[in-house]
Amino acid sequence: MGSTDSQWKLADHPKLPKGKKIAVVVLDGWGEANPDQYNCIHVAETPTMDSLKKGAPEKWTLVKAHGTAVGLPTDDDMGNSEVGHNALGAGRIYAQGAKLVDLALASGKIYEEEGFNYIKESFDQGTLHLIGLLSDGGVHSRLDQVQLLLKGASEHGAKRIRVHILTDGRDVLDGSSVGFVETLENDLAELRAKGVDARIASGGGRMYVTMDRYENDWDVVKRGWDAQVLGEAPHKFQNAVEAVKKLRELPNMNDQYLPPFVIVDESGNPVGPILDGDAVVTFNFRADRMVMIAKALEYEDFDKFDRVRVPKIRYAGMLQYDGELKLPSRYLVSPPLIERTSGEYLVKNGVRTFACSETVKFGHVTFFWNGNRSGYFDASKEEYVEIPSDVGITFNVQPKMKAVEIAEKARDAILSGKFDQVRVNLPNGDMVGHTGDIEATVVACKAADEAVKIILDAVEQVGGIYVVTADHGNAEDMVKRNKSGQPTKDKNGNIQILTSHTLQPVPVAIGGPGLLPGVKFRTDVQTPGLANVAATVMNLHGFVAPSDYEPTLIEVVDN
Ligand SMILES: O=C(O)[C@H](O)COP(=O)(O)O
Ligand SMILES: [Mn+2]
Ligand SMILES: [Mn+2]
Repeated sequence: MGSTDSQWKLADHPKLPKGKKIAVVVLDGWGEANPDQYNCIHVAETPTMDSLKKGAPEKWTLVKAHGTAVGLPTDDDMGNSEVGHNALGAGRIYAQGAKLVDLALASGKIYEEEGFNYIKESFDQGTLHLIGLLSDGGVHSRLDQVQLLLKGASEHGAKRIRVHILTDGRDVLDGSSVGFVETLENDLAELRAKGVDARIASGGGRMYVTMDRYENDWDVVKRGWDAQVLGEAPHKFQNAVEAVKKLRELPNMNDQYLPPFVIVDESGNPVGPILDGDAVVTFNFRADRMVMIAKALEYEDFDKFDRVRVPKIRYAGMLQYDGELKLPSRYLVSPPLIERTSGEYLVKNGVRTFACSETVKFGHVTFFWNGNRSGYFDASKEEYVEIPSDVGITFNVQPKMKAVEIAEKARDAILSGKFDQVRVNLPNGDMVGHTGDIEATVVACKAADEAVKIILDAVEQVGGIYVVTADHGNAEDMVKRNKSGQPTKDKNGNIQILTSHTLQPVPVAIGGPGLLPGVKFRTDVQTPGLANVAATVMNLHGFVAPSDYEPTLIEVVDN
């Protein structure tokens, strides 16, 4: 380390040695909940995770993974991958996008900032287009924020507004899209009564239209582009509520996968294609599923699909989605400034790091882990491997996903001796849990457990240490419940399947032959959460975490 790097130097841990090989395993969507038939982790055969839980009690604990513990506005907010991995990697709790947007809207500051003033220049002559996820899930966006933005934009001069909706059913119940569209239509009607020409212009399901991530499938973004920008889609309706209701009647259809549609006038012309001189705001605050559309909207050189027509627009994101790429260059609210992450510290203190997942979660163990930063801190000490995800399927069809492949890459990295930290995300519980398919989710949990075993076996071979945790709950509870914990039923008497994440805590397990016998979880950490994991991992690498990090979960008791 050169002298310029002295600010990065971590103090030696007084008791824990350096040089141990450490596997950090994040089970995506793996919470702890009461065992019943809707707890897929409980139903699945998970001998490896069971053995960690039933092993030494001082080496298995639960931490908070939702709400204020991960920087979300309230403790009613379920956890999610972005905030979960941010907390795991950064070791501190940052006010996250959801909260920052709330504050900017409540204070009115959003309308004074550069981003809004930029798009405002289009209000006189052009249309304001709002594109994003329409639900109150609070993971990528929130309906009440969109409502405030619509009101605020019209009060600040927008005379013509078009909303391009993406239906959810993933962070919220399937079928709830109809109600959200009705609510939006009421708001737009109120705006029209005040003389603002405001309408829904297009739509589609979030998993099929626009919201792909990590460049898994550009066709998803293209379908959105065609509808939103070109005004072209296979389905045309004069009314968005009718569109969503009718498209939901297609075989095996749900909110997540609605095909793209455009709203047309009496003559069949689209009511809101994006044209030269218009302003566009993508109103999701979360980054991963907005980066691709942001590139399509912003980049002059773009070869991912044929955009056909590239309108000259003023574009802003709700937030900046990638700080490294400065994408988009204009945004309404500044994202949390997450710096001095554990990943950066460890690399700068010589910890050679390997990270791996499959495409759909690759950015989670790299970009989110590193404080929403892409790329390496030091390419000579790091290797990030992405295993291509299956494309064009829902993951209940392939619930094992690439778990074995990820685990084998991790195993090889551990056995190679080239790395000190080997970090993976195993997506199964989460990605399959989001499909709402309980049987498939059980298979998914078993697959993830088998992958953990492969990794722990490698740790055993090299005398290393493991830290197994999760980013938030999902697979451990697949039904909506009433206040007393009983599954709720819809009006037809069917159990309401929960496709979303949960508010449940997640496990943290430590162990392996390299762990000093005296290491155990402390019992004095007040409401431990995911952010406490970073200091823990730093300790296990033989370092003391910086003083502003959330406290470590472990102590070393002399025997
Ligand atoms: O984007 C998604 O798939 C869901 O909205 C949230 O899931 P994640 O936070 O686990 O990615
Ligand atoms: Mn996740
Ligand atoms: Mn998820």
